[in-house]
Amino acid sequence: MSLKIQTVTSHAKDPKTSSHSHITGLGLDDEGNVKDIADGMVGQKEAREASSLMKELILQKQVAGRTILFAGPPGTGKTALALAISRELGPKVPFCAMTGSEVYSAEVKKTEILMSNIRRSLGLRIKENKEVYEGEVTELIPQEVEDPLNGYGKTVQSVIIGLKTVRGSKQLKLDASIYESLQKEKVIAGDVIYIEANSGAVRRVGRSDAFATEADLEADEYVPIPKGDVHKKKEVVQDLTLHDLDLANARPQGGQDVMTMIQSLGKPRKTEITDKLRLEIDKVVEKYIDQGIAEFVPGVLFIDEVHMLDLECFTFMNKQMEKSLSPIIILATNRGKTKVRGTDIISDFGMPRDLIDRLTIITTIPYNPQEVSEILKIRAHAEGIPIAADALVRLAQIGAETSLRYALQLLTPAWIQAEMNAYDEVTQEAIDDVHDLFLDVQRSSRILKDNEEVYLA
Ligand SMILES: Nc1ncnc2c1ncn2[C@@H]1O[C@H](COP(=O)(O)OP(=O)(O)OP(=O)(O)O)[C@@H](O)[C@H]1O
Repeated sequence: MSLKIQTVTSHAKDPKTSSHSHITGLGLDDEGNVKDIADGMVGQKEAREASSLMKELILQKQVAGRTILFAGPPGTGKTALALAISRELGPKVPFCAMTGSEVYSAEVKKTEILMSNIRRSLGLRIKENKEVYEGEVTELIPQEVEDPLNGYGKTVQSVIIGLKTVRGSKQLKLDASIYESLQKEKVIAGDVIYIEANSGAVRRVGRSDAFATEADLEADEYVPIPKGDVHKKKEVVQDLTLHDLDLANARPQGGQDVMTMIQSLGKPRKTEITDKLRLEIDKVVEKYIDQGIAEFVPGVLFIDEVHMLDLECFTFMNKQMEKSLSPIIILATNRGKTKVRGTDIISDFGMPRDLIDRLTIITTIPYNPQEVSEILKIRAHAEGIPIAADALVRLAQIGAETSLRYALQLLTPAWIQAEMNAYDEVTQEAIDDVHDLFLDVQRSSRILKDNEEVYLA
């Protein structure tokens, strides 16, 4: 089997970052020590130190197949730490985030959802020496002919393209399909492009810097005119995940005719990826790795609320961890002793004992009022909410009495309240107002308990 990799586009999942957008790393100094406050991270120093060590091991590829568990009370930064590790690893290391409850779907098997997320976390860097035509486009002329099937219309039969490098220039006559690719990439004269000779794939590199003096307000990337010949061998590096490869090779391979397009409209967007296909892809990938064409980049699969998984999922995960192509798995839970879902067994973190035995556990602890205040300040800044000093003190106090998450959630309503009262920053009164309007967990449970008789059981 030969893999289809030219046309692969990345399907990396966007981690849900909005409430963590202030976190840009673990907050380490140059020697790798944890700073008090840095990269949006506050306190929780031991867990950050442990995470920093894990990050190093991941970068040195010494923990493939290892599983880490962040355990701690709600709102103590477990998700934040996992995202900070991902930021430290950089965009080239795949990071896939999911929550335990995501596996329950009426359409797709639980293990299938886990499997596709595992494969989203397995990266592959493919280096290929490709034969390319590269240069600044000097001319682009489609050659049209009368279309025999359409009395009035014309179709593009081929395209003449002129490419120029520092060393020379060449005129090429290319197939009509390449004209489509050129149009898709919005290539015009003056752009620097390369065309892969085998696949005909076109990549626009940027605008030639010979045009950089144009009074052009558009943000465009200016690149130098390529050196060397127009026709040459070039090393092309592509970062993909195994899931990208699965998708690209599972898609129906039909043509562009109307029937295939209509059929594909009726099909579910999730094309079926069979175990057989994955096995075949793994075989080819392992061959590529042995031959040095590809480099395996184990990424991170983060499963939040892992106690939501059931015994079937845990058994599946246990099996996956032993495979040679396996990601680093980071789990997070805020549960203590509880039932393992799907059984009557009570166990730590709601996870089976044999899985707990394999884990490296990092615990997170609740924040002190000072730390709560710092986190609130950073969040207010990230959300662009101006807040008065005394209002911050009051909100931090509420956060310490209730929970950090509750205090964070009061920020936006308090800002709306302040704005409605024509203030240009969040005031202490606005904080008190919204604190009265919205209940925290303790107050809500108390009300439920006191009014038990009026609620339905
Ligand atoms: N040490 C920290 N520094 C900066 N921000 C933090 C820190 N810890 C938590 N936060 C922020 O506080 C909020 C709650 O934290 P987070 O969601 O990470 O908690 P959690 O432990 O995953 O909670 P849960 O168990 O309820 O899922 C997030 O917006 C997070 O970015």
